[in-house]
Amino acid sequence: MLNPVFSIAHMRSMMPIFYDVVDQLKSALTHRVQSGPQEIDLLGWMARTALELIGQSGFGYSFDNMVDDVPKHKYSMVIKDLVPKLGRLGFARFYILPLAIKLLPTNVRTFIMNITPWKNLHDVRDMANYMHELSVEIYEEKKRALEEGEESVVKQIGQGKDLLSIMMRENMKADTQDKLPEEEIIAQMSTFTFAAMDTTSSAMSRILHLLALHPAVQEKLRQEIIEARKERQGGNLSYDELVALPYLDAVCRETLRLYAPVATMMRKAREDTVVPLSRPVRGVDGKDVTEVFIPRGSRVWLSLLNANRSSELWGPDAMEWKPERWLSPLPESIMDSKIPGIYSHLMTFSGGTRSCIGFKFSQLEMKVVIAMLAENFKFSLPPGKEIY
Ligand code: HEM
Repeated sequence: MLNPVFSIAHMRSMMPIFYDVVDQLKSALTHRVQSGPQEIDLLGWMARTALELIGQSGFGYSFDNMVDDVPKHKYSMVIKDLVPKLGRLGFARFYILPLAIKLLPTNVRTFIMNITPWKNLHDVRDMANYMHELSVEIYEEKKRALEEGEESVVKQIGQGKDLLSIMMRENMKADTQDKLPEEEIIAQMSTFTFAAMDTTSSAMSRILHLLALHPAVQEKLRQEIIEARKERQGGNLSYDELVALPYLDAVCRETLRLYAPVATMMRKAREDTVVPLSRPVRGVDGKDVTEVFIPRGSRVWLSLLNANRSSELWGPDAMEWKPERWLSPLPESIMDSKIPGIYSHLMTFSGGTRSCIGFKFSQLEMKVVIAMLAENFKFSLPPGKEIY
């Protein structure tokens, strides 16, 4: 039921929301550089933009006025701190918490969590509770508008074109056996925000960093966008015009290849499995190993980053950031490879049934934001500071 939400038709219909948010970003940055070049924390602005974009186009909700120096909404702070706080739970988040969720009823789990004297655990609990409460509030507000009729829905932010409105309308029409329970839709809202925000904002920040390091690429990109806008007499590019810009596409693709925002992923083997190796490795006994036995229940860490950076597949320049590589045919080694990723022979958005369902959304977001920034601003690194 979620997949149609990310169809190209939906992406096209979301363009006005995307452009509204990006205009707000443009005003905020223009205001800050009106008296000359300034050192600006673009990582922070990219995080705010990504949250606002998923807020408005995902739920018809605004988290940030994109004016203040620091975002005021509690959600902005909570979502920023969630990953570091989860990190502090260490291995408990992979082993103890999933086990507790599987084995214990909610009330017992909550009781044990509340009496456990562990501040990090309590912080994560409070954050998760807050995110859930806000999702319920947004959901109830949308439900009320939908019950009142379309007139009420179009008066909301997003004018009823946001993903939540689309999902809720579809859910109302669906047969009983196909309907998603309310609590599942509400739970999906936090998943979406979490999955959409840090990933896309770190990809956009990385692009800006790379453009600052490679001024010639920055200028070439700027010219492509200026030309395209001229042909449009200065008007906003449509979805199809924007995604057809080859250099913008190459810059985004190459960044998502070399700097995949999700570097590793974990999977649990559901049955005993033998995984063949692409080439033999020498074991400690000196013998060649050609396959690895993975017993049922083992947790396996997969490196998406290394798959994207393999010099055997991408050639000897695999570790270099070269947008141009996407403007000519890719090496046969990668074309013939069986990389199972859903996007461009890359593992960036994973593969298979649990791959990223927001990858088209994120590409569009990156293109709308980077096109506006490259057209209107010049980026360089602050003098005397090294940024990695
Ligand atoms: C550059 C940006 C993004 C990257 C690199 C990325 C990457 C990924 C990866 C690797 C997964 C698989 C994770 C796993 O199975 O452990 C995933 C899942 C997911 N992504 Fe993305 N993502 C991005 C943007 C987005 C956006 C913008 C949305 C929503 C609008 C989104 C929604 C999701 C959801 C809902 C899942 C879970 C799918 C499932 O488990 O069935 N992602 N993403």
